[in-house]
Amino acid sequence: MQQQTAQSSAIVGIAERIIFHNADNAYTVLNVTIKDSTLSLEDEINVIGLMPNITEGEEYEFIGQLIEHPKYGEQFKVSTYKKKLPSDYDAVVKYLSSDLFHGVGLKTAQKVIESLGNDALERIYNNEAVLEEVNIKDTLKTTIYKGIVENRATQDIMIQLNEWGIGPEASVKLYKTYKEETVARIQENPFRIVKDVRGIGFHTADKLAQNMGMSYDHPERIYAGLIHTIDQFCHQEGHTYITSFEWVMLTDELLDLSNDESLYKEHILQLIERQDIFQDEDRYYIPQLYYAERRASKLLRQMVEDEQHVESGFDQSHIEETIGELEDELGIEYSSAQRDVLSNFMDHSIVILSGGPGTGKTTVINGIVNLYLRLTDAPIELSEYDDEEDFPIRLCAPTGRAAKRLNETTGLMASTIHRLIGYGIDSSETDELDTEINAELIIVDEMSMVDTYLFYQLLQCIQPGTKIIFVGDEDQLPSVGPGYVFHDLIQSKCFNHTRLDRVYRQQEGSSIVHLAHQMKNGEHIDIRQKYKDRTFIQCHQDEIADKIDWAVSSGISRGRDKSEFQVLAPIYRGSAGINRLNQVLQNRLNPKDPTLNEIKINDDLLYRVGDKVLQLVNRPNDQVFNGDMGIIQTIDDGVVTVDYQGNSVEYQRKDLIEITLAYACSIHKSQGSEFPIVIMPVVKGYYRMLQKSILYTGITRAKESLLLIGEPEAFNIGLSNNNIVRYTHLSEYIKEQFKAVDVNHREYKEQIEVDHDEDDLHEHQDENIARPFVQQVNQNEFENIHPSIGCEEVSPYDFMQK
Ligand SMILES: Nc1ncnc2c1ncn2[C@@H]1O[C@H](COP(=O)(O)OP(=O)(O)OP(=O)(O)O)[C@@H](O)[C@H]1O
Repeated sequence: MQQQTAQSSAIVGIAERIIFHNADNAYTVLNVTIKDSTLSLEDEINVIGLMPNITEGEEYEFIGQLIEHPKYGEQFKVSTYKKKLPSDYDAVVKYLSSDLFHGVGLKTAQKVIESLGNDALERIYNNEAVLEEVNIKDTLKTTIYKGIVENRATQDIMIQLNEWGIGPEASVKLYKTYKEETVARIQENPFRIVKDVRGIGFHTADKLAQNMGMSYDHPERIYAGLIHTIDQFCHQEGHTYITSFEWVMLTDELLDLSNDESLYKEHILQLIERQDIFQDEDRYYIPQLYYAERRASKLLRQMVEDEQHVESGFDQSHIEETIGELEDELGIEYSSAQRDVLSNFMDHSIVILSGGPGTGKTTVINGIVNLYLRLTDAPIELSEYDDEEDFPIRLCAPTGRAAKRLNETTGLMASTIHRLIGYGIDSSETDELDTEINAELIIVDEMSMVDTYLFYQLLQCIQPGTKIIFVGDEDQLPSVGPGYVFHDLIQSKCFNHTRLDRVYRQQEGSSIVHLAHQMKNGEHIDIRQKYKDRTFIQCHQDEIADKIDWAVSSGISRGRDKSEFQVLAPIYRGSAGINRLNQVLQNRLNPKDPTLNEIKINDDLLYRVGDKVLQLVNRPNDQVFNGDMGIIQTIDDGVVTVDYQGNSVEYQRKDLIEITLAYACSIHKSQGSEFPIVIMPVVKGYYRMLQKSILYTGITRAKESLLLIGEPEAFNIGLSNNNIVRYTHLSEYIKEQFKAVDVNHREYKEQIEVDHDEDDLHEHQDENIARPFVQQVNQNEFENIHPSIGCEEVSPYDFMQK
């Protein structure tokens, strides 16, 4: 029997019955009759663990530990295992007549053992020719020999990977990818697994390489380190390229080599030669990002060149007259900047509209749609079109929630960009798409969330002559994926851009919108000031979870619905992190109930029917996208069904990594969404995530009420941290392209329309003096507030009474 480590034990036994086997991750529960063991055990035991290739009836040696499961009692948890070739009559017959040997039945198996003896399998494995002694068909002889050899090979591969320090989960992935060539392929270059096998990263490959005895400065290790560094830099930090200085420095930190710059530079040159990396001056790109930036800028130029062909042909006075009719009908008077967008968009193929919350972006989108339909004499009502596709305008946004919100605020059909561009289940963000968007005008909202990949894919699908309007808030967080697209489009100054500065929602009494604009403008803010729609409760980081629990429960006891709350935080870990807050909120908002089915994921996470969950990746075929929120409808036999506003989506157990609890979610994931009540903890423990754009994005998600909890100093630290550093070159590439365009676009450099019309400003300021938009609450009313649990008299929810 194999030698064991101090903690491990061994069992030799027959795999009697596979009780459970998950084909995706190889998790198996196996009933074993024990033949020999280093432990004193009964005759049989259940063996559990990752076992990809168990055959009932075969004999195995299992190495692992005895554990006590709270429900199932004594079990043996496997760390490695090895098949023993059976060597007694019954076992050999059972083995040969198993599914492993197609076409071999009981009779053939018996013939084999009767001719070759109990050690038949070992003899066949060592010498195929011994099968000549058996009177069976040649095809069966081949099946038997191949079966024995392949089975042994699989087992040898798993043993080898285990010896190289690869855990069972990664071993299964590797085996599934390379099959019988696993060992040979890894020996050639252990770092290839990073590229070939999804879910295996540089660090696993590096460990493998070290255990195989590969030298620290082996070229393959350096290539892999360089690729890993640039990949992380772009896909984790959001840049589209890296400079040589940073690339060398970060790779050296990773590989822990001699800091020998020339060594890295040599390898970088090779990577460029192999076209694994593209270089443009001191910018180093992964090819897909290079193409995306360069080609996107070319496509933009083509659209502008096409502009001559799409000249509106409408008389300006007719446009102005129609805007006037619209104003009368809608009972609105557009500001001069809003009016400028409406008057001019017909003359441009690309228009940018930016502005903070409540500045009238949606109002202008509505105006554009109405005006376009009127000017082109197209029916206004969707019902008047034979097919929805015939509607000449498409509204879209980067997430499902943002699209839904756009649909709600405009009353018009809106979809995700993914859907519009025909991004399917097999698509990847770097695919070239050939969808043709059949539209005359496309309006993209929440542009700040669009990354370089998606932007390029969208542009690929736009047909000549189509106008596009990009709408967004440039002060929000940049996209999660690489790039700073909206910012770069504006920076390039090559497009007609209007920035709306006048805040209309202030007049509706929102101190949240006021706070957002104070932040935008860099004004002094005393965040502890209390207003009827927002307040700040001071507490220490370790009290955050309890305070939020208390705040939500007192809100509910005052008549607010649990669906109205959204907790937003910037990080997952720690006492004030999203994971901890979700546990507390799940207990509060959807507590354990024997009538509700549950599914346990790990010691810290379970899902229950009724839980609010968040989708973490795009799942286009089910029309569910990263950032969508839904409610668990059913949990049956490991299958979880989530309702996304009427769209039911099923998740098998293995797919549950795609969702997470959503009572608390990250500020990044909340982009494009709004919630009636936002509770946002702000503590110094959030460290580098205390950034102005993160705080700004968080607070602007609150529609009615905002409760900030934590340390006021942390908020101030965030305000002063206003450095969004994204290495991107899109704006420069656009400028290069536009230098060649012989149209008068460069005048946009001077033509940024900012609604700083002097009259407007004074009028607006006067309004504020006469009727302060924020109703300041008498501070004395709050002096008694002590934000502790169980405080019955006063509650932070005084500030959110309807
Ligand atoms: N010219 C205007 N005159 C009067 N009210 C206006 C005008 N423009 C916008 N508003 C009003 O201001 C409020 C905010 O406008 P809107 O929703 O269009 O802004 P927004 O920029 O889309 O806001 P957010 O980004 O927060 O969704 C709305 O109630 C809208 O009716």
